[in-house]
Amino acid sequence: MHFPIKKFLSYYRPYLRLFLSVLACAFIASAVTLVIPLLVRYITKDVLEGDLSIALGKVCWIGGLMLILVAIQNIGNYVVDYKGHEVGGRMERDLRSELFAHMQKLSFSFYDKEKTGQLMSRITNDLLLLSELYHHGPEDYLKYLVRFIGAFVILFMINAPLTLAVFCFLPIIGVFSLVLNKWLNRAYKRNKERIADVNAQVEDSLSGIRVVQSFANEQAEIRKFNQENQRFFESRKSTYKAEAIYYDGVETLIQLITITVIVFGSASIVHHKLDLADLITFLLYIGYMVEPIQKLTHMSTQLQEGITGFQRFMEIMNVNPAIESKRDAVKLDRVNGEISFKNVSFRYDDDFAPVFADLSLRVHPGEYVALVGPSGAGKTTLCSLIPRFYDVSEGEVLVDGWNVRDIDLKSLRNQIGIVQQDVYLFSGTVMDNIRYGKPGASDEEIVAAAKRANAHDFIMNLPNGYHSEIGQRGVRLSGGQKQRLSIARVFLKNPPVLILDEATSALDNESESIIKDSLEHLAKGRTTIVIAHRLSTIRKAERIIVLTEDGIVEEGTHEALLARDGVYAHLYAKQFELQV
Ligand SMILES: Nc1ncnc2c1ncn2[C@@H]1O[C@H](COP(=O)(O)OP(=O)(O)OP(=O)(O)O)[C@@H](O)[C@H]1O
Repeated sequence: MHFPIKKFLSYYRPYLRLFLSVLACAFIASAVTLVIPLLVRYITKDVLEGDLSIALGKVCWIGGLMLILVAIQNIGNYVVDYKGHEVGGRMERDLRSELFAHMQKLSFSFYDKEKTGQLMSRITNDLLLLSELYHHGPEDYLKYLVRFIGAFVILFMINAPLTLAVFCFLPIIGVFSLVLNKWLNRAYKRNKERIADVNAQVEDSLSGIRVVQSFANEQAEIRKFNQENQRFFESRKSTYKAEAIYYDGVETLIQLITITVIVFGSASIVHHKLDLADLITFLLYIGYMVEPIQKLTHMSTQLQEGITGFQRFMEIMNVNPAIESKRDAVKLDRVNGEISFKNVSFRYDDDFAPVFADLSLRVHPGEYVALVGPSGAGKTTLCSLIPRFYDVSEGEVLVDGWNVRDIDLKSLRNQIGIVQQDVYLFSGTVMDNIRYGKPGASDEEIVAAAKRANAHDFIMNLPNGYHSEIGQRGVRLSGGQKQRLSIARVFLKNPPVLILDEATSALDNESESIIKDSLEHLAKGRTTIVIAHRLSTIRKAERIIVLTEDGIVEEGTHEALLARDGVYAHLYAKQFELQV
């Protein structure tokens, strides 16, 4: 994949000054490091071999100078280690926020295709490596380049032939590192895949823990987990092998260079071409030349991981939300609640067959309409076109005469309240969850909404009343209680249009009657579309619309449809038989 370098660099912009200061510190610290062996050389060569009566004084001066240099070097390194990481961390935070904000805007059609676990890993793991790339990359390259060039020039000036002899070893270290890095790269990638498998296994097993325990399948789950865990360990084991060969191999090569310098250097001393001080200086500088080669090749692995992370980040950032407000979209205050479908056709994807074609329907403001039909006929789909969770393939959906495509998305969705069978509650308190319907609502408004939803009494019986934690996804509440909280949420939102999607079908008779009562209360004065399977619950609807795979086939009141003896009467008779 092409690497979007301009976009990549743009994240430095807010922190450019801090980043350049860190780079300057990295440069100064590396340059200072180069000076210290030169001072050692000066002591051994000029001071100790000169007039010894003044040597002690000079050594003290040089010792003092060394202390200052070491202080500068370490302060510089401290800034690089601390502030450098901070710059990387800030950029990582920015990217993470941007990605999360972008994901919030992506449409239902995107989430229909993606796996949540994988998206989570893009937002967490993938970006962790990016912060390293952002600050380690430039700082380390600068640091090692300064050291390498500095050491090479100094050594060359001291003794060119010996420097070139050392230089001959460098390509060997380079090639060795490159080959081993490829191996390591593959090993690291495999580790990631294996740990992702372990994660997937943990997620699957723990989110389904209630099913696992109800089938008493704990041992089978442990076995599956141990298999993945063992595969991860095997992969780690081969990484340890590659790392040991790599680090010890490079160490061996460095020792070979040191031995070469000692042997050739000593021979040069015998032939009066080098003195002892130069040999010591050489030995001190060897690491400066070799370390950059070793580090830079090894770093390339880390950088590669960061680059892959950025590419994966951009893959999501490049997905445009399928549904967005137009630039000149109208903002509606409060609609009357007239809803029209005009010759609407819809398919989820080009690969799928249309759910319905050329469908027209008009719901009057304040009308109570029930949508019935066989499973899979498209009742939920039809309702999801009103808040524009999906766009129609052909035709138009109108709210108060406005095409939903022309309405500002937030103002459109503010007009519509949805109560679903599968209630989603967030972890937090009862209060937080009801307030979700109207952020900023006062506590009194929340209590009033809960009362209207028949939820107040059960809430007051919870250990901390409205401040009780409900657990992840509301696990500490019963189905009926969750449903009532979701109704309270919609009471608080107070929208003019209501969609009730099989809101009572999973409840027992008592909960059902409480919730039916709350819903009837909620529906008053609002345009309401109820999707219902249990036909007994919608007998009182002003109009019943029967949707089958052939589109809308019948509509009318319960009595009129029974008298017609068509699809509705057939469905009704079937349910009645089942109940008897
Ligand atoms: N996100 C989706 N992506 C692709 N196809 C979908 C999606 N959601 C639903 N469908 C398909 O669209 C058709 C209509 O589904 P829909 O859920 O609207 O039916 P329904 O009448 O509400 O059914 P039920 O009464 O069983 O809930 C079905 O064939 C279903 O498989």
